[in-house]
Amino acid sequence: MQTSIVAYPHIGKERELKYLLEKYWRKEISAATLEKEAATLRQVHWQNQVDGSLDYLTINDFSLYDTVLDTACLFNIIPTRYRRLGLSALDTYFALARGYRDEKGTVAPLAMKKWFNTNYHYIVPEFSDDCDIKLVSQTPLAQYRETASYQLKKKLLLLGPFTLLKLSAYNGSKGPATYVPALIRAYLEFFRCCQQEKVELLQLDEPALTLDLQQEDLNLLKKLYSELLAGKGKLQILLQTYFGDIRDCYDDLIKLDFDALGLDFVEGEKTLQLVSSAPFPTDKILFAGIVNGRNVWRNSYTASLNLIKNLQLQGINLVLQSSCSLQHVPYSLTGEKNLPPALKEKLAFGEEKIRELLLLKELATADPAADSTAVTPTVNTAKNQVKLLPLQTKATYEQRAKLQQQCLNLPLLPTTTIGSFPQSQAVRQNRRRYNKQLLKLCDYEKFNYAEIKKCIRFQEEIGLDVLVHGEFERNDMVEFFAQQLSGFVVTQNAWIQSYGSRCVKPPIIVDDIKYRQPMTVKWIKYAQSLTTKPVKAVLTGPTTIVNWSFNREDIPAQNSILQLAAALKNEVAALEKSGSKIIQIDEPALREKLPLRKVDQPSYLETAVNAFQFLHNSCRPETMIQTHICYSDYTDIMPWLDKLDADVILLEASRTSKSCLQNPAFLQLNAALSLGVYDVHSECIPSVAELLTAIKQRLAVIPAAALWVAPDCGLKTRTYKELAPSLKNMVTACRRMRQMLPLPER
Ligand code: MET
Ligand SMILES: [Zn+2]
Repeated sequence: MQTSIVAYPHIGKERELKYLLEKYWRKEISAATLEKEAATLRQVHWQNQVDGSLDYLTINDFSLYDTVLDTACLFNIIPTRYRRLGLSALDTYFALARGYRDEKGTVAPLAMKKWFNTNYHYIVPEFSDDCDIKLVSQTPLAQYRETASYQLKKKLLLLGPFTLLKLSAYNGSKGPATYVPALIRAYLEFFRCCQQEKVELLQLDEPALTLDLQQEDLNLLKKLYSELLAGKGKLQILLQTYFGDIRDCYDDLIKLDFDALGLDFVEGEKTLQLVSSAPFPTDKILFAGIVNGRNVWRNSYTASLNLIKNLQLQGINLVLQSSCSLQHVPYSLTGEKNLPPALKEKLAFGEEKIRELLLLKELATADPAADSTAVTPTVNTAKNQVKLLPLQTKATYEQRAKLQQQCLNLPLLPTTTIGSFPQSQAVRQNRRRYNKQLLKLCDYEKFNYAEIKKCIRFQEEIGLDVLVHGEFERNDMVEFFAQQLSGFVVTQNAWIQSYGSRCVKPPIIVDDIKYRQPMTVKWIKYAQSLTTKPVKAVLTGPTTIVNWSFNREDIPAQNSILQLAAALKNEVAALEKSGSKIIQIDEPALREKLPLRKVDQPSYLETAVNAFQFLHNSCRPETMIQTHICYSDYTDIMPWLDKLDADVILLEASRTSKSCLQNPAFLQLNAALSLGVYDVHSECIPSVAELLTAIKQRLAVIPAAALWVAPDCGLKTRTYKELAPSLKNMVTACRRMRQMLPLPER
């Protein structure tokens, strides 16, 4: 029996890669330095795998931005507009990922999407008519060579063709099928190079096989792999799946000529059943994912050992593995100095998970009489209090809209923002100094109050209709709330990559969630005291807080969502009591953890909607409830967005949901709506003309009485210098539009 991981995280234990990339992008280091330092980081990661006594070393899991993009570049899937810039291969790569505006031209980045139901974002490759698919790089093999001195078994990782085709965009006149022959040729060429390089095992990652597959998908899968496997020669191939079971294709796959198959026993509800009902071929190796790669709790050894025994009894040749790449968990518990020891004992981050694999191997191969209880971790013993959420009936949207208009008296096409304002160095330093106890509470707050005042004056000058306080007290929209509710712990260093150089630090849910005291009220109350315009209170919603935290394993995440809704109800009540007339409950992560299989989706969505409605229903009908969702493909959950029954839904519309404008479902939404009029992640300042066009486009699908005008998302990554002209232009465009519209009957 051996051990392996699907992939090792590449951002670095101290986020080394993040800092390197950002230095390169700021032109502070050369390409050569970047490449050299990246190679050093790879060596560190390999050495950690050696030190962890894994039997396999994984190669080419490293990426300077994203491995899906790496695969697209490997096979020359690069749209002409990027080639035309005439940049180096490295800079073309970054132009695809981040866009480019410099002396050689201007080009927007490729789309970015959530990687299955994780909070990692991949770059969406774009196939176009003139795309000439062929193997054009030797990077994976060069990395293979970098491991020459390591003595353990080696596997080289590459994204498989099925998942590549499923996750890409097709912008020309041709669909995926057209590209299959060329793609097969390119992969076969890669196989040939692998053989030349004496690659021991090629791991083809095919997570898309855990999705619901239709007959045409199965046909595509069979076509790809019957041809690829026929041409593999002596190359050994591991087909690796994760994020669920492969119930739709398991029977087909075990008949194919793979040398090994990687299956997920953690999230794959039916994996064990599949393996037992159609016996796993004894001439293949099973890479069994039994250590959870997506959560931070220690493995339950008793259950794992039973599973291992079960598989061994079937005569299966086993490699024990993580259930997916370790990039979804933090590096190591050694970075956590403040966690209570009793909790630390129950946790396992990346390095600890590698040790767990070794331990499981030792226990599974040890004398069966040996006592294994000594290492059985205590399971989480938190209670599981779920408050059932009673749904009171509330006034209808139309009735509420009337009441709200009477109290708010807003103009047609009201303008607003999504909540956060620039998090300048000074704002971040203020928080940091306070956290390090270098600053007294009163001084910390004084700074924030001053910042709020500046922000309110700024918004008044610009002429926005609904103002916000700016969120200066929040380091992060989830951690801020987690720190103040009970049931969470926040970590010091548990970073995971979100996209490119960006990382997030999810809190850990360790117990039942309870409300302690008001979290946002004093800031919002102060902001409102400075202006006669309405200031909306902005909160993070229950589903988003849970989805952007590490969840308990002893209760379903849905129970935590309901607990949070019950807790946040107190905050909403406190806000109403202190005079808030508009409350925005952000749910940007609502779509993220949508189960991958259709059968599992309604139950998840019902909980998310139920939790939101519960908060909503606890408010008076005069209180306007807004919500904000962004950077996810919400067009297919539109009926559920409607069920939120929010008064105003503010959606991002520039990066992931351009198609929104063509979606007739909007006309049926029983809520006022904003489809972000400009991209907040771009440095470009939108002109009045551009913004006017954007507003007109929206008016073509949304009635004027129901349209709000706002940017795509929060403004925390921008500077006031950029914001002033952007928001001013937005208000100007909106005012011009108002003049062109017939007066509403009100
Ligand atoms: C990722 S959604 C962000 C919403 C939050 N209110 C902000 O403005 O930053
Ligand atoms: Zn957002």
